Amino acid sequence: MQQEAIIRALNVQQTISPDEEYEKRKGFLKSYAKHTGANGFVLGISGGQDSTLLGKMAQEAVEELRKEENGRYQFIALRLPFGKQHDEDDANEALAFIQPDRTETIDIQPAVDASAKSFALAFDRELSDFHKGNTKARERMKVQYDVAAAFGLLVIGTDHAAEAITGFFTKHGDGACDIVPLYGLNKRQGKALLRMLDAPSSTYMKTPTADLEDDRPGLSDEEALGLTYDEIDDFLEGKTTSDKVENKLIHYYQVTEHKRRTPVSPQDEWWNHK
Ligand SMILES: Nc1ncnc2c1ncn2[C@@H]1O[C@H](COP(=O)(O)OP(=O)(O)OC[C@H]2O[C@@H]([n+]3cccc(C(=O)O)c3)[C@H](O)[C@@H]2O)[C@@H](O)[C@H]1O
Ligand SMILES: Nc1ncnc2c1ncn2[C@@H]1O[C@H](COP(=O)(O)OP(=O)(O)OP(=O)(O)O)[C@@H](O)[C@H]1O
Ligand SMILES: [Mg+2]
Repeated sequence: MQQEAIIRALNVQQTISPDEEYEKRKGFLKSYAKHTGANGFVLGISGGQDSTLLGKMAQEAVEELRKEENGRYQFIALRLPFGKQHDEDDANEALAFIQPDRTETIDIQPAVDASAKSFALAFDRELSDFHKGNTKARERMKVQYDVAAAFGLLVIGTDHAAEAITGFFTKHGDGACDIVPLYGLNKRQGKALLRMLDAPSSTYMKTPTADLEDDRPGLSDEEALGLTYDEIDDFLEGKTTSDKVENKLIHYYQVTEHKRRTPVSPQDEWWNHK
């Protein structure tokens, strides 16, 4: 029962046609840009699966808009390493596949270090490595909003069902954006879209990582969550999983509800019915 309710709430389809799904979502990007009058999109490209897929979709969307409408649309890809990124080659491979109109790099380390230093000075203790990881995600969000404001763009975000279900994103960090074109897809459906696009296999075979902690570089999402994406995807497709997996996912879903909602107001009741 709870599984069905979660699948419905996250809008997951049991099966998809990769071709149609991709075109539908790209069409949404185009319609929304036209509706808002925005000049296009900005997105951080990490070298991981999700930003490779969304970056490609955004680039194709603006190319089509330029042909159909006028020349003002553009996609700006941002490389946002924290100092030197250990898997920079993957990011370069993603960019070679996407071929963005424009790519710029901003090192987020000075800003993140300055924030951590100010915190330590004020509270006489260090920000934990885990919390500094969330500061990295929020710094990336800030940079994308600076670029969006300067060029009249929309910030696109990579959140999808396999992350939304566990709340595996930083609140107001990578979770903050204007539109979420991949919403409702699970991880293997995202993979299927990249395969359909003939993306280099390394872009979708790469181990998913948030890569936010200094002490555990490249920590895999699956290790951090104690769940595999296959388990998460099976659950989201309505398949039977072990009791342990099901209970864990339902627990994650419930305790992260606040991350999928707008800030809680006195008028909100959803939190009081659990
Ligand atoms: N019940 C509640 N109602 C309203 N607000 C509540 C709350 N409980 C906590 N909060 C607030 O939420 C904050 C905690 O949320 P948050 O700051 O997000 O922090 P949190 O959920 O603890 O950590 C974020 C997780 O997402 C992972 N992540 C982040 C970014 C990218 C990726 C990736 O896959 O690429 C993964 C990261 O590795 C970590 O495991 C609290 O500090 C508090 O301010
Ligand atoms: N080093 C980085 N440079 C630029 N953008 C980044 C970087 N790290 C994270 N991001 C942004 O944060 C988003 C969330 O990261 P997340 O790890 O969920 O996605 P991903 O790296 O694209 O794919 P995967 O989940 O398979 O690793 C990315 O899609 C990207 O837009
Ligand atoms: Mg990643």
